[in-house]
Amino acid sequence: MIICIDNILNSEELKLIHSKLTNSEFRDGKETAGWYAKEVKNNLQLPSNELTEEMRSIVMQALQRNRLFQAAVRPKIIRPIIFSRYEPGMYYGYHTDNALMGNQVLTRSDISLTLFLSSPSSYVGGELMIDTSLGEQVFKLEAGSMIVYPSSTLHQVTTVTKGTRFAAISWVQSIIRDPGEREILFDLETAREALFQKHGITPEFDLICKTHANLLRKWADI
Ligand SMILES: O=C(O)CCC(=O)C(=O)O
Ligand SMILES: [Fe+2]
Repeated sequence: MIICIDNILNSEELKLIHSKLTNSEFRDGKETAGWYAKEVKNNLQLPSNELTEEMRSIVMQALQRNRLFQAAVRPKIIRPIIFSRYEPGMYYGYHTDNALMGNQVLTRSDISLTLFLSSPSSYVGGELMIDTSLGEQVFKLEAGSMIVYPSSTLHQVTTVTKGTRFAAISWVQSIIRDPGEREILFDLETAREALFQKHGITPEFDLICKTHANLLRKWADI
């Protein structure tokens, strides 16, 4: 399931992050790439420091409050957010994300996310291209919007040829490991909310709530 979620950040948060990003010193992104991803990774990233932590906490709060993200992803662990920058000539060629991340505590990457931080009209290229069963799909979202997609896919960031592309990226271990089960729960959640909006609490609504809760109980990996 690939989902684009608009307005993860509001305009004040976006402005604040932007001003911090433009005052930050970036480093070579190869430092955090797996041994073979290094071969195709050509971008810049922020090291961990106080300023990065402030931006991380703004993004984490935004993820916590977003109901669509919570319902679609069901996060158990969210890896520390990475802020990246692509200048003209930079790209991240086709790769797959590491399945297991972290040192002491291992996180399984089920879902990858990219929160776009630059207006799409401010740079040329820099699309996120995902190899799906329907072919290559290309995404370049508004600043403040985010895409979540399976970490199991091959994907790339195409070369930026003009302007600067800022983004925040991370990986999530979901409470629901199986993508098919996650989608069933997401559909049920969507359906019960729509049913509630239309008719309020009814016996049918109660049955969907019961099924939703029982499937969650059955499949949750906590
Ligand atoms: O910046 C993006 O949209 C994705 C970056 C990416 O694929 C990665 O860092 O693994
Ligand atoms: Fe990636």
